[in-house]
Amino acid sequence: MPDTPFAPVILGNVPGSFPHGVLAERHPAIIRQVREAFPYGPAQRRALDELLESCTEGTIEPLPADAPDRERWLDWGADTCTGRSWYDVPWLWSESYFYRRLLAAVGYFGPGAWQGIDPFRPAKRAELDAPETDRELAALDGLRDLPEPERGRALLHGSLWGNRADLGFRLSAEGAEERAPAPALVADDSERLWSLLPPGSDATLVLVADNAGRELVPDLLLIAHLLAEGRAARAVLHVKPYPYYVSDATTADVLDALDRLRAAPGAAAGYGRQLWSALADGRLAVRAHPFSCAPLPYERMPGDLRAEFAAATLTVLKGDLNYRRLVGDRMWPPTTSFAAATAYFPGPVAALRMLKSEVITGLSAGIEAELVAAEGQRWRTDGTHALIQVR
Ligand SMILES: O=P(O)(O)OC[C@@]1(O)O[C@H](CO)[C@@H](O)[C@@H]1O
Repeated sequence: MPDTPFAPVILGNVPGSFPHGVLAERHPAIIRQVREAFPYGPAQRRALDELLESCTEGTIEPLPADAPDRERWLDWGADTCTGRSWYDVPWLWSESYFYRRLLAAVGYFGPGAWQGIDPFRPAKRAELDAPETDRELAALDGLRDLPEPERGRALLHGSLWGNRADLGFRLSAEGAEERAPAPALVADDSERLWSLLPPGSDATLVLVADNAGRELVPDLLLIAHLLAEGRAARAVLHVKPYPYYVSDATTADVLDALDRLRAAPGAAAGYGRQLWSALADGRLAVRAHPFSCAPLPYERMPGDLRAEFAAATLTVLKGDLNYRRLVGDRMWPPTTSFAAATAYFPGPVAALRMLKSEVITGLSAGIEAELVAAEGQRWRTDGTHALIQVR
């Protein structure tokens, strides 16, 4: 068998499938949530109603002629998708375009008074301010006296399992977190990850973030740890240029997370101070590249991003959506080689992800059999399993 067998691109047009459910149920629920988030005026509400009708029963319409990113979306395939049902084009494309249109409906791209107002901010803030976040930050005090490798491992796992903090997913997967996973970690290349970032190295770490709040906070803690322990000399944090997939992190969310850390008692505040000075002296940089919201796999990344990933000692991609984009949003046989599926990536790459969609590569036949025996195919999407894969 070749390393990368043929695998079909995932569409949302199979009733009863996970992607179909996202388009038919999750997207309408997100529109309802956004309607409640702010006292939007009649024009915005009308635009939201029109989007609801379009994305459930209509076809994909082009961006207006004066949209500043119209050319970019044409490059990303808008002309081939226009006029087709949202269900019949690649699922990744439909989902991405949905968020672009949702933001336009509420006036996010302006001009006007609502320009730049994140419709998901109330939900993100509520999560960041929740007592669970206090408990997670307080747990940092218990790590203080551990030897560095153990502290590092704990923070890596905090960042990995922090990927639970996906507010869009929670709209359609209530109770997923409570189910007992077997085995919880379906692939674990963490030793290879640590070997790429030895103490005293001159490494450049790129971390491509996923969700804000209770995922971004542990991502920042991991970065602070790697910088403080000399496992990385510099780090670049990639966030989204605009709100996306409900809870994806933007620069504003980084600042909120930083404030939360700095205002916390105990060890958390120390991490906050370290991150603040790393940002101030340039050891930590934040980037919001347009391609971070592209409806395409990373294989199609533009040259400047490719050069940045090529220059990094390690690029860590967080979360389910980044995983889909990394290996390609296809129905791979689960034992497809992760190394082969990511061979195009220009440097060492790690995926830290909870399983929340059907895309998966790099499983051993034994683990796949164990998962299927215990759960049928539910393990792929129910958000109870995680993986650390490195190439
Ligand atoms: O990237 P994340 O936050 O881990 O997950 C994103 C997600 O919730 O959204 C998609 C469905 O809308 C799925 O890929 C996945 O379940």
